[in-house]
Amino acid sequence: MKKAIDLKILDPRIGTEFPLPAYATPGSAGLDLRACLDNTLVLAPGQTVLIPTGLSIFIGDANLCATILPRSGLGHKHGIVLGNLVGLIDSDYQGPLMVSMWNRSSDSFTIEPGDRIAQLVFMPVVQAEFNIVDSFEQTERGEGGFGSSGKA
Ligand SMILES: O=c1ccn([C@H]2C[C@H](O)[C@@H](COP(=O)(O)OP(=O)(O)OP(=O)(O)O)O2)c(=O)[nH]1
Ligand SMILES: [Mg+2]
Repeated sequence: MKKAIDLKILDPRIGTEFPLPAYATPGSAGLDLRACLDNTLVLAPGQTVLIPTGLSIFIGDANLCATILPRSGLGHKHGIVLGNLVGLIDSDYQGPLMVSMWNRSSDSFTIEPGDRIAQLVFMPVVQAEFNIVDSFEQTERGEGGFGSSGKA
């Protein structure tokens, strides 16, 4: 599904020096976000830093959100993940998109201005309207969880 989303360029390097977020292939789910830094940043082991992406979006549709997810290569090979594990962008948020970068490895990691640090994925949202009840319709699982079905 395609959907037009308003995007504000906050840092003039976006769209000039650094490409605008774009889907790398026709089947891509994520748009890479870039570090809009003024200088090289060295993330020490264990350190967490909030990095601007140089843009803001306004989704404007309560049935939609965006998530900020780690890039698998950075996470798996270098231990560079998100300080909040997953970023959730509300449909009414209009501020700058920020990425919390966490170096969970035991080595320093260098981020250069313009580096692709995370990815933005749009997703559908269902807002619940709670129906207060005393009991639920019975299911096979019932209240079983947390390994109730065994291991193998
Ligand atoms: O990685 C992130 C996560 C969130 N946000 C922005 C968009 C989101 O809509 C807003 C609030 O995020 P969230 O609700 O997760 O944070 P909170 O700690 O509950 O803050 P608030 O009290 O503002 O809701 O911050 C980002 O820019 N990057
Ligand atoms: Mg919140």
